[in-house]
Parts: sequence; C-alpha cells; structure tokens
Amino acid sequence: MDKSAPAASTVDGSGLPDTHLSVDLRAPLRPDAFALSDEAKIAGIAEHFREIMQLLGLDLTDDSLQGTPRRVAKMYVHEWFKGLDPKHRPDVKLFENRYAYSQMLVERDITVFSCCEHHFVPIMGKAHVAYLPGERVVGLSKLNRVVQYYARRPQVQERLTRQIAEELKQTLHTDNVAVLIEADHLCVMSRGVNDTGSSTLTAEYGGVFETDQALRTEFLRLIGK
Ligand SMILES: Nc1nc2c(ncn2[C@@H]2O[C@H](COP(=O)(O)OP(=O)(O)OP(=O)(O)O)[C@@H](O)[C@H]2O)c(=O)[nH]1
Ligand SMILES: [Zn+2]
Repeated sequence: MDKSAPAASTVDGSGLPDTHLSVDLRAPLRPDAFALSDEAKIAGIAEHFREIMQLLGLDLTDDSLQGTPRRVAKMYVHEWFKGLDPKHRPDVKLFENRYAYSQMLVERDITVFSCCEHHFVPIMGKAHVAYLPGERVVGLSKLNRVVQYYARRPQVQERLTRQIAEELKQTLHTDNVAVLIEADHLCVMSRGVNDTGSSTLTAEYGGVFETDQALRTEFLRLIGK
C-alpha cells in the first residue's frame, strides 16, 4: 500500500469529520481514519476484496472478475462511503429572504442511498426535510446534498436522521427543522428475516415542529403521510 501519498484533507484540522456535531452523532471512526490517501485506501481494500473473492472460490483470472476488487474498492471510497470524508461536506449557501417567505419549506422525496453498518448492504429510500425560513433561505439543492453527505457512509437510520437534522439546524441557524426518512433495508429484505414488505420510518422534529402538533400534521400531509 502506498502510505506516502497525501492523506485526505479535513475541514477543521482535527483529522476527523463531524466535529461540529454532538459527540453521540459523530461517525464512529478511529483517530487515524485519514492517515491514508484515497488511492492508498483503494489499493488496500482491493487487495482484501481479492482475498474475499478467492476464499469464495472465484477465479480471478476470469476477465469479468479480474477488475472487480478494484471496482468495489473505488465504489467504496469514491461513492458509497464518500460521506466519511469531510472534504465532501457540502458548502451550504444561504440567501437573504427578501421576499419574506415565512411558511414551511419542504424538500420531499430526496433519494437516499446508504449502507447498513451491520451488514454492509444497501439502505434505499426517501428523505423529506422541512424548515421555517427566517432572515435567510437555503439553496434547495443543498438540502439534498446534506442528506447525501450523511447517507454515503456505513449507517444506522436513526443516526442518519439525527445527523441531517442537527446539520440543518446549525447551517440554517434555526431549530425549526423536520426530517423524516422512509427506507428499505436490504439486510431485512434479502437475508435474515427475508421480509420484502416492511420499511423503516424515522423522524426528528426540532423547535416548533416538536411543540406544534398542527405544524407537524401539515408537514406529514405535505409529504403524503
Ligand atoms: N436500529 C437499527 N437496526 C438496524 C439498522 N439496520 C440494520 N439493523 C439491524 O441490526 C440488527 C443486527 O442484529 P444481529 O442479531 O447482530 O444481526 P443478525 O444476526 O444478522 O440479525 P438478523 O438480521 O435478525 O438476522 C438486525 O436486527 C438488523 O435488522 C438500522 O438502521 N437501525
Ligand atoms: Zn443490516
């Protein structure tokens, strides 16, 4: 493995992501999580994945299989788990609320692709987020980007839901935030209990979303719940 290549950058200099979140919501990473560059991680993961395939008895000289270890490694580092690296934390732009829009804004049906940290298989679903704008409003796509950043890691749905809510509270400077995620867990559907019919809903309500039942009901109505 090439350990001399530069390690991934971090935004806060601590070497770890999520230091702006409360301790219980941070990704469970080792302190040396960023000692290796992306390329070194890919090389190491590919090596180990090749071994897994060999243990399964697969013929790695087969031209369809020979590239798989590196394909999987690249997918892990650059796609499935890219949200572990704070260099991918979205830069959330706010704009002045000149039009004085003060009602709830809902971004619904945000695609969630995540990965179960217990079984390393996909979690797929939708996130719905809402907030009450104050003096500033957020660029809409940034809501989707925040969801994607926290989804693209080994996760449990409860942590994902709360991370998105806490990030939005901080960046939007308001507690008036709601997050609801509905997702299918491939670990429940394709193995173990093998239930393809159930899905998992999690929600986090902050500020007036927590105290105002009518507002919460309106949010749920707007997202079709
Ligand atoms: N709370 C929570 N549990 C999850 C999530 N994703 C997967 N799980 C559960 O994590 C649990 C792990 O339990 P174990 O008994 O250690 O694992 P297992 O033997 O594979 O369990 P089965 O899936 O029941 O076969 C399972 O019940 C999974 O359904 C999640 O996002 N949140
Ligand atoms: Zn699982």
